[in-house]
Amino acid sequence: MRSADDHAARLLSLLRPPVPGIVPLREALGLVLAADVTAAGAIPPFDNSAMDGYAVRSADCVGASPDAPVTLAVVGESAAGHPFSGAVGPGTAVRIMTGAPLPAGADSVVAQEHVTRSGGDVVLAAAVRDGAHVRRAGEDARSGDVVVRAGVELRPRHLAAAASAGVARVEAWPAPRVAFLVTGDELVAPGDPLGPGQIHESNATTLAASLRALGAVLIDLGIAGDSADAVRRAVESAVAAGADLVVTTGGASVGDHDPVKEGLAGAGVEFLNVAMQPGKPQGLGVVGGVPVVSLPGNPVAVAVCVELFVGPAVRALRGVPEPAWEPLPAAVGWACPPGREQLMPVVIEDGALRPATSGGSGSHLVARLAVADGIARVPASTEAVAPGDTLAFRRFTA
Ligand SMILES: Nc1nc2c(c(=O)[nH]1)N[C@H]1C(S)=C(S)[C@@H](COP(=O)(O)OP(=O)(O)OC[C@H]3O[C@@H](n4cnc5c(N)ncnc54)[C@H](O)[C@@H]3O)O[C@H]1N2
Ligand code: MOO
Repeated sequence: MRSADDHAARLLSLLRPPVPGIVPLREALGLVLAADVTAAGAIPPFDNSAMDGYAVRSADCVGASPDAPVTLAVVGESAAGHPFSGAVGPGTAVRIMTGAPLPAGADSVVAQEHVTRSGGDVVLAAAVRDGAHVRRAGEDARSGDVVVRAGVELRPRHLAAAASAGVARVEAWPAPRVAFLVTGDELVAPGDPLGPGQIHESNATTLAASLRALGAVLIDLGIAGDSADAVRRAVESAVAAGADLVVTTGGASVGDHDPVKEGLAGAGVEFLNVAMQPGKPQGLGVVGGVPVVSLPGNPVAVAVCVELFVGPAVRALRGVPEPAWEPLPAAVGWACPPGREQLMPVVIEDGALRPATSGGSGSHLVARLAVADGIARVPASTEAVAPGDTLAFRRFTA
């Protein structure tokens, strides 16, 4: 049997290397930056006022006090977007608003609540520090400075920094387009009544939500039923739609109705056992140039395979590094399947790991996934976990 790590590496090797594109800022949220964003100009672009008040020459105000106030003639106004075209000469001031350019000749701003107006004059009863309330050109960034580094996953604050740097478009890795298909005649949409032998479909919900959380663009191929033809047609439609990756669930093992295996085995997908529990029967290959990963139908297996295979593939396509697994002790002991790596949904309690399900890592115990914090990996060679054993743990990434 192939190890899970080997299987993951093979999937990564099948991905077509993504090509970065130029993206308008408003469409770049969540994408990973492929090239540094550099400031097209200084931020702020000019010296400007941090207060509503008066632009003055601090030298005019030396020694101003309540007993010896200084009176300056107000010679004009500078408002945001409407600079004063003249200069502040000795004995004068300019009315100024927050964000307005500091007029030539002035070096400081005094806030309006610290002065009194008297006709066309302004009266100061205190000295003004040279440079008071002035926001300097380039104090945030100078022209050419890197304001957002390549590799950053763009959040609103990064986009704000790029916009203020005068940058309208960024170079980013595109969001991968991932198609997903679930299979099985027994599946009924969540909320619909169940007939004999039917169950509520959950894998499409897992995949749609996981792919969205991972930053992919979704191509929903729906439910194929147990028809090999329908599976093949659905995958071909994903190829035609420009998918970067196709994920299927169910119908991948050795039963009499395994439509994914029947439909895709002759089309470029290899079906094999991976030494993991859950998630043993799997398919992996390329159809029409597009990598296809076929997961088993059991819902916990799908959630685990999202963490081990689908997540790493989407992250690789997006330019996102793979989060590390951390060593943590087991709080209790539990049994393990012989010869297969165990991927156990676990909760963290006081820094130690405890199975989220009381029935082991049964691949159908999907409801208990809701209480799990992440997955613990137990090596294939481990026969049973003992309390205190160190395991690799990672919180869910999707
Ligand atoms: N004789 C053997 N039988 C099985 C083996 C084996 O080695 N020999 N392996 C078992 C293992 S392990 C797994 S895992 C399953 C995988 O089988 P399939 O990939 O063919 O999956 P299905 O049979 O289609 O479904 C399995 C299970 O999951 C339910 N399911 C499927 N799709 C959904 C969905 N979208 N939402 C919710 N639940 C779903 C389905 O009803 C089945 O209960 O094979 C074992 N058998
Ligand atoms: O490998 Mo299967 O997912 O254990 O049930």
